[in-house]
Amino acid sequence: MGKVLSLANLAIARYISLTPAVRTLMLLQVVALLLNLCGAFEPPKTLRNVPLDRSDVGRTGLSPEPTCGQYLAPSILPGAGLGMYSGVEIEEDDPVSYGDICIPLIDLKLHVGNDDNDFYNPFAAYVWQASALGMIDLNLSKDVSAFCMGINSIANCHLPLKHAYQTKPEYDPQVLRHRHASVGSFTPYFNLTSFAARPIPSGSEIFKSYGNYWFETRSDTFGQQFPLSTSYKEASNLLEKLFVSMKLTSSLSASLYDEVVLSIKELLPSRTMNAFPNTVPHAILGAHESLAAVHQTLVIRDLEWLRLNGRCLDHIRPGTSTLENVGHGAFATRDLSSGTIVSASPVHHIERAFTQMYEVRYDEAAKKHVPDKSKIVAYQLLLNYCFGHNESTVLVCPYGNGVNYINHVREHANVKVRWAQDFPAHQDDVLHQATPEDLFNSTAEPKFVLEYIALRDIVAGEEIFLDYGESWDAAWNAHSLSYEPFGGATSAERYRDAFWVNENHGDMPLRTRQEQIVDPYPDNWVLRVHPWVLQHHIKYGYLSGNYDWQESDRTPLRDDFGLPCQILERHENGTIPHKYTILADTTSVDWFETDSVAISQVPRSALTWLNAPGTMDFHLPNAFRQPIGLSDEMMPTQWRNLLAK
Ligand SMILES: C[S@@+](CC[C@H](N)C(=O)[O-])C[C@H]1O[C@@H](n2cnc3c(N)ncnc32)[C@H](O)[C@@H]1O
Repeated sequence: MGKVLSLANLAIARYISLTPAVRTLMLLQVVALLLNLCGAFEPPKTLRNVPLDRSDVGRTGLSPEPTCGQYLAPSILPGAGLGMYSGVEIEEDDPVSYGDICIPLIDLKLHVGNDDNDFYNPFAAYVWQASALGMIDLNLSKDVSAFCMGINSIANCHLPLKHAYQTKPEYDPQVLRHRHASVGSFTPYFNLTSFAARPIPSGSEIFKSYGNYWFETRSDTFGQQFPLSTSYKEASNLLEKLFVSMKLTSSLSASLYDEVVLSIKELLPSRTMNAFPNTVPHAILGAHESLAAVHQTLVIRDLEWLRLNGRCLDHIRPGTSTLENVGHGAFATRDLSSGTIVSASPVHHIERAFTQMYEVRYDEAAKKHVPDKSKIVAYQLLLNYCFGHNESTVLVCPYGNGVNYINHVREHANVKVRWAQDFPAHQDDVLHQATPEDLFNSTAEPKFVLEYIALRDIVAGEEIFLDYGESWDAAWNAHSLSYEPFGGATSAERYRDAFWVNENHGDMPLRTRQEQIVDPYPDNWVLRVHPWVLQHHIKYGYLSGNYDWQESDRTPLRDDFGLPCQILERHENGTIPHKYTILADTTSVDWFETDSVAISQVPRSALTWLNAPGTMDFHLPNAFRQPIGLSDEMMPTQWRNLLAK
């Protein structure tokens, strides 16, 4: 409130020295400012949980064939690289894009970071918090980020204009454990669909919201005066007060507008000032409609320009692959003649070592996990989605729409990849000059773009296949011939996906600790009690409510996965589902004096199964890992840094 009062004093001092006309405006803006600063702003929108209508999958808000409904082209925002554009009008709440495929990046700080945890993570600006997307993996450090390739990696953020919101990716239960060599080699998370948060005109760049934090933590790039969401709200409220209440719509000259804006400049945070529109017509539109409407007019490109300068992104869509046991694949949305650019994707260039995962031990003295960097025990799943070459440490990882769904069949390949041609975002000179050291030492943005070219005519609905190359084929054949289920067939047979059980048998009565001695649950399950149960037990001495992990599904809340627990007693007093007495493990709760506590009358809905740390398929140490082959012709000579070794 002190801030408000000092602003008000300043306002009064200035007010006395001004002309009557400007004084009136000043008074209004100060009132508006006070209203603004005293009022509570809406909290940022959290992910909306809209049930996914399967009939929408494969249909974006995009155009009917044969017109392209979505483009990759240079962003309208200066310095923002490439962006995603809509080629058609999209109505509010219609799907904006085909569903993204998501890959968990696990414990990067541990495996790639050093003691100070300052390491360059090329994905940092592209990933989402995995648990917020329901990608729950109880790993060592809860450090899991979701790399969702497609709109979630390509679309830029423009705070006043949020076009799309996403739900959560679909989840494929893990059932291949004892059946197939491809277990753990592809992601279970797919079809993360985005929907229109507002109507999107054709030609518009599509923006997602990364949240204010993303900008606040990048002040080196954006400066301290970059407007945040609240700045736009403040500016918008002031404009409304000035223009709507005063009915100044057509009478205000550009010079008086400038004068008004200048006169209030000292009184408002500079972020708010920078959120004001530059012209009177935009100020009027902002006042009468919204600042989003103003910015919408500024982010539209001509469709013909997009067609000539962009690359179509909706020629392919995801679906269940026609190949068995390989998960999902990409399918043509329309007939594509031979030579068509089926899709284009920017790539992250990374060092192969970035995907290495090491043996980890717990250091009692340091009270943290530490990796032994001499012992590689696994590779990130990401490796399977990147392109690489046996003679190089460079990997290029595409993040375009749908391209990461493309599977391999040598003899039926209907697309090939090439470095983009006549596309300024692809820096061909850098490709042919930069050494691996140059690439890894620079923290610059993605520099290269891949194009996927139709090798023959492709008909709508056909699955798209790429030839991943000879090395990939050899690696897969060797892996599948020698594959044995991890831990032996019996152990693999006993594996059951905990998320699948929650989803399909969420109400099943739970066996007590005693009963489990003769009839145990699968080794990979851990039982968790809802985080609020302990707090309510302590605070009130009884429990109330259901403690649903989440309203619409049973995945846990964001990153609080509750407490491990055991069932001591099942109360079979006629109510179904039963209630339980549990023993909650409180060793991780600093403020709680004992290591465990018995809690009774716990409802079934407060208890959920999670997969034990490190037991999801993509953690399997014998899961297949091999990058897609970058052909000899595409491999820049100076990248072949393993040739002599
Ligand atoms: C770029 S991803 C392709 C999309 C993947 N099918 C999915 O559902 O996420 C590459 C991975 O797909 C699987 N894959 C693709 N083609 C395959 C094939 N012909 N045989 C076996 N696995 C294949 C392998 O796990 C490979 O590492």
